[in-house]
Amino acid sequence: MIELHHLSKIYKGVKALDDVSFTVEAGTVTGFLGPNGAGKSTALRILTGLSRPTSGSATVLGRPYAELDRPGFHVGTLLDAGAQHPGRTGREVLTLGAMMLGLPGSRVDEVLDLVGLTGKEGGRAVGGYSLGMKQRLGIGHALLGRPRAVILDEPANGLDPQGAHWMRGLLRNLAEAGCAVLLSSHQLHEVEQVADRIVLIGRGRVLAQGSVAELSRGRTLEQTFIELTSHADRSLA
Ligand SMILES: Nc1ncnc2c1ncn2[C@@H]1O[C@H](COP(=O)(O)OP(=O)(O)OP(=O)(O)O)[C@@H](O)[C@H]1O
Repeated sequence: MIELHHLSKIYKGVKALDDVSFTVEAGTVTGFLGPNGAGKSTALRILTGLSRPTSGSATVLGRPYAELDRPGFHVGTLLDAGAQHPGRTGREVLTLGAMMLGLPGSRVDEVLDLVGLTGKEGGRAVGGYSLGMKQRLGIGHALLGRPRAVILDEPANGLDPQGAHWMRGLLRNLAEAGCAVLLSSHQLHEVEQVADRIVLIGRGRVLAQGSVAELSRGRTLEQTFIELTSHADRSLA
């Protein structure tokens, strides 16, 4: 389970998060949506121990990230698919990750297979990868330790239609295996198809949360998104 409890973050006068609370239950995919600057990355950075909250708490499987024993076995994260060393091959990136976790080399082959990077692609330098291939590698890296919680920032960005279809299947499989999946994205159509629940934030506040059906009420998620976020902008202007 992933839990944000009255989470606030203030950067030198900028209130990036304002009393944000929501839960991602085991066995579900939660889509985390909001306009540019809404506070999504700030929340994910706090959840993954890269930033400290001003107040409130963010926990994964009941603990702040920094207090997890060998976090790679509990939570898989993909915050920036472009962050890998360009001179390493995909296989080397995963091998290093596996070594850090004390996993055998066979897990690298399993993960390359899982994310659809064939032997030839796994042997190429990451600097020559397309964005979609970097996303696949980043997801593979996140899943090396078979974590029970997964936090992904825009994982479908750069994926072609076949890749996006594959991604939806992967996320559903993770949820069905009991994983808590938090998925931040601007791709509303993708989220609509894969998420069980949606959390919509704007200007650092939760504007709405619930199942896709509860939020949409017969409209598209995009219509709901635009209505709720523009309403919040008007009332805060
Ligand atoms: N390190 C920082 N210092 C100061 N302000 C920051 C910092 N990081 C983020 N902010 C501000 O916090 C607010 C939320 O930013 P954040 O990056 O979390 O939004 P986001 O929802 O992830 O946006 P996007 O969809 O564009 O990635 C913005 O006003 C941003 O300018």
